Amino acid sequence: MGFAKPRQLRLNAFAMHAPTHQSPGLWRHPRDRSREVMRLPLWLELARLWEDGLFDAVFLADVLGPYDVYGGDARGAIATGAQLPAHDPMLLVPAMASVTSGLGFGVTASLSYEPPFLMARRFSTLDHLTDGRIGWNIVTGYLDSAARAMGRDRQLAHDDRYRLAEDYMEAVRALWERSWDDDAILADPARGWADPDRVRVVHHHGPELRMDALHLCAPSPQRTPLLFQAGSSPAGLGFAARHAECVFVSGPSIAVVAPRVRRLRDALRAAGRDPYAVKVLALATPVVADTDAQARELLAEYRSYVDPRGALVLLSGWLGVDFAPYRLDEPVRFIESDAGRSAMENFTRADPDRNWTVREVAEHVGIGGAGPVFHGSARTVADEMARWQRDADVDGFNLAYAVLPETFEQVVHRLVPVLQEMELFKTAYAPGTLRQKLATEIARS
Ligand SMILES: Cc1cc2nc3c(=O)[nH]c(=O)nc-3n(C[C@H](O)[C@H](O)[C@H](O)COP(=O)(O)O)c2cc1C
Repeated sequence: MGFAKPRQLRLNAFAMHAPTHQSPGLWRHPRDRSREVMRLPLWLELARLWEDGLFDAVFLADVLGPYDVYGGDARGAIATGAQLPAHDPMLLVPAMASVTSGLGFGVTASLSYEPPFLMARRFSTLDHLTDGRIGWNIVTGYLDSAARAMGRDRQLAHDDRYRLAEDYMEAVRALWERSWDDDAILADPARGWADPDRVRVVHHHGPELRMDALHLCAPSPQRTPLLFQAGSSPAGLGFAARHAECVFVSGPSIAVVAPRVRRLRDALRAAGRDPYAVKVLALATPVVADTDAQARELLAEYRSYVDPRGALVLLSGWLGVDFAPYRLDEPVRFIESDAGRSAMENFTRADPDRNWTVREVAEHVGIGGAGPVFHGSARTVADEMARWQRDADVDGFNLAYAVLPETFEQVVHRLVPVLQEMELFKTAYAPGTLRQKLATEIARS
């Protein structure tokens, strides 16, 4: 059976309710406005900017603990601001929704520490308040510091987290899809508010979770939020094949990312799903200027603000390995840990032709994290995106920033018009919910 691959790229803005997301130290750049993330005006401005650029969604990352793997405590994260402070991303959504109508919102929420009942209620509420533009990035976390904050000794083992996630999805889907019938609400003075025969308690008695609940929210435009997921390990892949509608992949090169995408599309086919109905978005950081030479200079300027200690703090948290005792010229070798498996593979065995030292990895992740930096004129960057689309078989990009909001201004004002000329990007939002928008290609008028 053949499935058609869409031509238009999908673009998400990748951000966090924190002064440092993926580019540690860049808050010190004179044009960076990350100090303003604690207040709403910057987020409203960003939401309008992303919508002007027809971004499909802003994807908000989240962690529930400090990065305290580096050096064995949180001092490095505190001193460098590496994803600390980290404020609740969900609370930004209604404000951004109120100044936009097409932009989607992918919000990260960990299922490890919260009953499915409460999670389902918050996402249903957000689906109503955004008119069906909410997505959930399903994560289980990778930091033991979060587990300790929740009263546990440590996080669940890697594959046990996915087992919990599987059970959890059954419970939240039961609430979203089965507790209320479409026509349950009458809002009729003669007949009453809702029909008791069309609303019910749903029962979930799974291996990990037990719930007997009537969903507290009325059916929302999407019911189930659009489901995002980001794991690439065997357990993560299986989970994605069963549940995800959008998958984030992250790796430094096509050589690393392409096999992961291939494995995911194969797993989707094996699960009986259209492999191209799931949007695969690769992490990337664009640096766009008038000419390739100017973009190179701009990138060098950005790099001069990278805080290497902040980069190693993030890396240690992602990989679950303390890089403090390493010499900078030491090679990075694969170590099994209970943090992200694919993050570790990125810089070790995923590309046998490339050996990374600790210094090289810190420099690489310092601008935008583990993904590539696409730098050049708008045309050069657009061509590079098209190459990734073709050779890594991705549907689009999750765009991290170096300088906020400068990176996104470069994308909206320079790159998007070129992508549109190349017929690689839509010229208007499709109607409907976030799920319907992502399923639609916009024909060029
Ligand atoms: C682009 C990207 C963004 C992610 N964002 C978050 C996040 O905000 N919070 C989180 O706890 N995990 C996040 N993760 C981690 C994943 O949820 C997952 O734990 C990780 O990719 C490891 O999964 P794996 O071991 O199955 O590969 C992200 C991963 C990727 C690739």
